[in-house]
Amino acid sequence: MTLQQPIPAPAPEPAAAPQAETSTRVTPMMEQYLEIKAAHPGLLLFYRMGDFYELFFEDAEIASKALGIVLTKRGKHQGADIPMCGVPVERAEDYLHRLITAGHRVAVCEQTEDPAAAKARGNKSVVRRGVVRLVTPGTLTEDTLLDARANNYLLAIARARSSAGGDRFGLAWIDISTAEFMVTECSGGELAATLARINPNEAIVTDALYSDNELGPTLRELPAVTPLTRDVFDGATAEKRLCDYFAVATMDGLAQLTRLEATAAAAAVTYVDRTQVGKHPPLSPPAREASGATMAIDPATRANLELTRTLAGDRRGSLLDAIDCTVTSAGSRLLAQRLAAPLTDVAGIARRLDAVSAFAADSAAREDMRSILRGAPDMSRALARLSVGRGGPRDLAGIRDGIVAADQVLARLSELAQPPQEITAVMAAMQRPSRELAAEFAAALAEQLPLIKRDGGFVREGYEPALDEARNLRDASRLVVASMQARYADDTGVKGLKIRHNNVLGYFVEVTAQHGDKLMSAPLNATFIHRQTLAGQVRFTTSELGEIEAKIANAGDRALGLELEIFERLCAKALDISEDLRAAAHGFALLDVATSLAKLAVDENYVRPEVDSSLGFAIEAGRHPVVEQALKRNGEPFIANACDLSPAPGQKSGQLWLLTGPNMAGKSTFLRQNALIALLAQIGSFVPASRARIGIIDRLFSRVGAADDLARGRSTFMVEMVETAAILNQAGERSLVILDEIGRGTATFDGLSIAWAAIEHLHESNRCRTLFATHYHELTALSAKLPRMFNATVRVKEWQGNVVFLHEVLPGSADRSYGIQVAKLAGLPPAVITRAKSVLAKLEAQDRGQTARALVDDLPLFAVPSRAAAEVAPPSEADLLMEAVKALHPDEMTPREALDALYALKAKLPKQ
Ligand SMILES: Nc1ncnc2c1ncn2[C@@H]1O[C@H](COP(=O)(O)OP(=O)(O)OP(=O)(O)O)[C@@H](O)[C@H]1O
Repeated sequence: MTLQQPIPAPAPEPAAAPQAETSTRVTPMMEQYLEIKAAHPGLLLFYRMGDFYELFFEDAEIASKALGIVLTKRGKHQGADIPMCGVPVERAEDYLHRLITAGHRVAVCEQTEDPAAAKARGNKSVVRRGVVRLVTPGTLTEDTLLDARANNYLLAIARARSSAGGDRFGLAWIDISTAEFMVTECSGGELAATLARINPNEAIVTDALYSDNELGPTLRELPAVTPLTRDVFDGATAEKRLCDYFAVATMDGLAQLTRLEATAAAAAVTYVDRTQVGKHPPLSPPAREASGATMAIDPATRANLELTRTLAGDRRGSLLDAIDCTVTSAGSRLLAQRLAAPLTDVAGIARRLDAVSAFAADSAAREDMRSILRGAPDMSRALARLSVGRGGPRDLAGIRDGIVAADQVLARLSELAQPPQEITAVMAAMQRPSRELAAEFAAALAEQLPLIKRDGGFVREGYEPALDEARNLRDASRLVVASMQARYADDTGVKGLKIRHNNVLGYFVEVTAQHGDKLMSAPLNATFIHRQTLAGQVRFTTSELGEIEAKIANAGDRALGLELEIFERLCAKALDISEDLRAAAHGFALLDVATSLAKLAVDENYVRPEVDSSLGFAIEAGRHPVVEQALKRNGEPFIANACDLSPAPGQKSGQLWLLTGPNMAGKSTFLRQNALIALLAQIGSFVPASRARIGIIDRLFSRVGAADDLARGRSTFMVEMVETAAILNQAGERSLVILDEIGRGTATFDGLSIAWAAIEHLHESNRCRTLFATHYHELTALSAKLPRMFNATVRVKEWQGNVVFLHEVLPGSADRSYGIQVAKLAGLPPAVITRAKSVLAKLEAQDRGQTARALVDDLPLFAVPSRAAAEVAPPSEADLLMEAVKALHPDEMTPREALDALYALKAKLPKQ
């Protein structure tokens, strides 16, 4: 990382560090340090001292522990030792990365004047310093600090309290490394799912929200949450702050935002401004994401279905890993974004599928496109680095190569006979960036480019005559030095005489110790001035060497200055057309996703799903995308299975399938594969099936697998019940629900009863498409009474006392679980198996199934209360008033809001 350096290479300050201090007096430097530190609470301060960033006091203790570096002492403050540690500037990037990953935020403080200038102000003056940047997890731009395959979002969360109950939230999220800027609004109930979808690396909230009891647990799920003062979230100044950021008089032309969205958006840009200290990274205008435009998937479901990470936390083994064949980082990021937010809009899904179809059908176009994309650089991140002054010559080359790739893409796409809409849009985007710019960059940049601009050497010879002249002068002078060495060797008769260079002495003449005296005595001492005697060598300078050195330095400085000017010029040109470049970059990502999904479809034999607005759900020969690939690697086949949850003829709502079957038969796999197929269809991907017809699913719920949430003080069973409660309370007719063995975490009869009641509720009240796997075979009896419930089972064969898994899902119900056979396979001692068999025989004699059948007949089934009926007696006026007063938060209200609330309360009083 090239941290912003107002002075190219600050020299170490002469009056070093907070010096030994015997009294309680504070040194000027410590005074400066403490002042800067106090202005940045909650951040570790990287305080620049020459070639190091130094940390003091508690910062030093935290950093030394987090980085595993030595903690030392430097001087005293108020009589006590000052703990100190330091990291070399050269390696700061690495250390920053580790601190950010460990959840810290860092303020980078640089010397903002030359130490010589400080000295000129007086011997005791301290070099001026200032914080040039705050490094926080959500505001990174450096390649090395970022994961190339994932977006890095900063999210601002604004809350509006409502006395009518039900808070609303405004969300704004920004990836400054790609300039994306999105906003949306959601209810309290939708917040967790929305946060899980956005998956921010850092969230900012008000202090009040940060310490809110209700929201605390949800916020703590996020990797980093930064509390900020209320003014950052001030709704009254939001519009003005946004206008200032985008340099417009009104936001109307850029985006139509609700007040709450604008509040969050303004908080986000204010924070970006603060962290970049004066730099103004360009952002796209905030794009509004309509609520309901994407499938809602709560965090538990995302985790359980292992969409982007497995339950163990690895990318490998997740759905994303199984379907990601992209060849660029931007493509990989877009695919992850799509997977996080499947669409609910039939036309939008069809447009994406059309693009995938085009490349699935044309393998030559697909492969050509992928090979062009492979060479295309990550333009949006290069652009972002250039915009905040952290770009290097290779970022300019990235822009140049991007435009060249855009031409190649265009040429190849125009060969397509009938490009679908998404591809014609990409072609239009590819035409936007200026070709002259690419030509100019090509002429300006050298073949081999250094990583950073600081030392020059990146401008091509012949591009700027003045630069060539300065470089020639510098190089010619270097030749003169070489010829001088030969001449001095002759003049002195010392054959081994060398002219060398180092940073302390500059150019010097060096001879071995045995010749030292000769050069120090007359007549040679008139020319050679002694500078240094080392163990084996003696070093001299000459006035001639001093002159030539000054010439070299001058020419070198001039060449470097010219190069840096050229860099700034080219950088400004790129930023002038940043919108066009970003559009083309997005085009690359779109193409990468479309071609990679096409490749996946062809390689893995996926089909195009039929997605419509019905409540249908019919999958023929469906497979699990991840398990199938895993089995394939071992040369084993995956057994495909059908699933049909579509409303039966004469029915309006979808079906509930109750799946029974032995352990290890494949029930969980079947449940998950159907959810994943629906999800893939709605991101616009082909699916692992021979045919799939899916009516849009607006919410996906799952309760599969069991895990303790000890951090939140919840047992396995409690987690299971919390997740089940969320489903029963929220699932609607358009939802897809998959439930795996609910009730198994408690005593048999409690579990069976809960599962029983949950099925009735899902069938009668939620009326959603549901897959329900269970070992309670008694539940199959319910199908006699529930018209939209269907029993299915996974087939096994018993052979010589052992069980053989066939993994085939068929209509019907399992008669037993074969648990003991599976336990035998797992290696339980034979004595235990024999004993278990005899206990089972006894228990079976009591026949729980009989009881269940009786229950179905005896219990009035439709005791399932409808939602309306379940509500208790209407609350009294006094209750309503009390509730309304409870919901008020005077500290978070403007005077105007407080007055409105007072009127609203008065209006609730009974009329006399
Ligand atoms: N359709 C299939 N084709 C081939 N192998 C399968 C199939 N379904 C499942 N399997 C294999 O069987 C294993 C067990 O599957 P799964 O975990 O779905 O069983 P289960 O019925 O849910 O078991 P339990 O009731 O013990 O939780 C899987 O890991 C997978 O390797």
